[in-house]
Amino acid sequence: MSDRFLLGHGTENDFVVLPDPDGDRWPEDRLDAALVARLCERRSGLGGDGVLRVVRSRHVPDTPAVLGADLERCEWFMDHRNADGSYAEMCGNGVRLFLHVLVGEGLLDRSACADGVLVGTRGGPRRVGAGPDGTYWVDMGPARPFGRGEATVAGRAFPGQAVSMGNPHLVCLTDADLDALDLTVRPGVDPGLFPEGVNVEFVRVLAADVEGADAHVRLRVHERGVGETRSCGTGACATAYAALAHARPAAESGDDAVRGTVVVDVPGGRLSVDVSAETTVLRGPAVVVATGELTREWLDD
Ligand SMILES: N[C@@H](CCC[C@H](N)C(=O)O)C(=O)O
Repeated sequence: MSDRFLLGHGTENDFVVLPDPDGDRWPEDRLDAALVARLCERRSGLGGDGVLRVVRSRHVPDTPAVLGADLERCEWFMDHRNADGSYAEMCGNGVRLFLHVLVGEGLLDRSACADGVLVGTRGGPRRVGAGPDGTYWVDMGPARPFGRGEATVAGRAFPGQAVSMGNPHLVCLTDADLDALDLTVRPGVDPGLFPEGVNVEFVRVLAADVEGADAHVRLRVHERGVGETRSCGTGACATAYAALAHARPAAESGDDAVRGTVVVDVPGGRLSVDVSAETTVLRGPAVVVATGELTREWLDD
């Protein structure tokens, strides 16, 4: 049995991708947290911010609970793990790469992608499609604010907006020099607000100087279960919502005024996010870098 893998990224948020259409190559008792962490090791493994298993939804034991009635509509399931082996509900960069791999591996016809296909995730179904310019888009559903919190970095407090994109984020808008922040250490947060942990974004609002955008921001992110990464798609969506909400305080009264297009620069490139009251659409690239096969020597070690 071949233990084939692909390596790829979306704005340099990089993943080990394991094709497992019928769920028999990487069942959960084989792809356990320890093996995920080994695969993601940058020196002794393949290296990555996480693992994406490409599997049909019906072969994953927990999809009936996660997808409910949508199980029938989602042929494919993005089984995402963070680099430490933990599960996450959603991954905005990963799900674009997931679609790119489905097409590249001949598991899905490219013609199906124009209107988007529903992909199952632990956060529920998401519609993902290919744009005419080679980028991919994903309809992430509405951003859901759930309070205000604070992140601490080297003793300095950064107030922020808690936002759920299926997974939890704390978005800290700041005038601080982002390059000076030490994100090698996990920022301190209130565990009461984030019992499952949180992804923390530090965001500088730039001049709205990109054509067609309502706002232009730059972000660095410390991801739950990973550490600092070069990009986070769900983080970009949470950030876009928080930046627009901050610019339009009237939206906090509960009307639908949080809407607009935000260009989000991350260390690994550029993402674009359309926010409306109904949903959030993320756009960005996806790249397959290499394919290969795991050796018996490494697997048996
Ligand atoms: N990088 C991802 C998010 C991956 C999951 C996250 N670390 C979590 O635990 O919630 C993205 O592009 O959205």
